[in-house]
Amino acid sequence: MGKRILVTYFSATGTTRAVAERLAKAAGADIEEIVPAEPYTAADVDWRDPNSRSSVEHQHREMRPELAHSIDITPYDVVFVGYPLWWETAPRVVRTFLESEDWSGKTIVTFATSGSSIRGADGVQLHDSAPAAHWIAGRRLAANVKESELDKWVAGLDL
Ligand SMILES: Cc1cc2nc3c(=O)[nH]c(=O)nc-3n(C[C@H](O)[C@H](O)[C@H](O)COP(=O)(O)O)c2cc1C
Repeated sequence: MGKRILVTYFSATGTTRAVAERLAKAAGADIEEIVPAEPYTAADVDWRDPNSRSSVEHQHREMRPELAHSIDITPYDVVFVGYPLWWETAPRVVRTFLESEDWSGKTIVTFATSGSSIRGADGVQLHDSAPAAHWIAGRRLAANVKESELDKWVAGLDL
């Protein structure tokens, strides 16, 4: 029997959302958005402003922005977790999600979009937020990645 796959993603400005939608099609997966209780405004994601919300969250590793709703991962074997790279790591709200769930018996594969960075896309930095999961190293995906390339990637993961 095939694995039951869920694609989850956080996206502040839509790039990761568009990639996640293509990935879900390629993987034959369901899709769920990681939605922060308080949405990120343009001012919140101003990385040039050291006092912006994203900058402050980055400076404080322990911050865990609340979720608008939980995501039920129990029916799934494999969960893709997608996010934009913020300073070469995942936004803190992704950790809120990871730390809210029971990952025993589940496989996590990350994917990330970015301006150009690759570091942080493999998900290694996040392992401590879901130590019970079986982690497969993820990758950066270009904003315009084609479904055929995603097909190949998913097939190569040997899930
Ligand atoms: C706060 C912040 C920090 C970022 N840091 C990086 C970075 O370190 N490297 C990079 O290549 N892009 C960086 N970016 C660009 C985003 O990763 C990129 O625009 C991403 O595709 C946005 O995804 P989204 O539209 O799903 O939110 C940053 C963007 C923001 C808002």
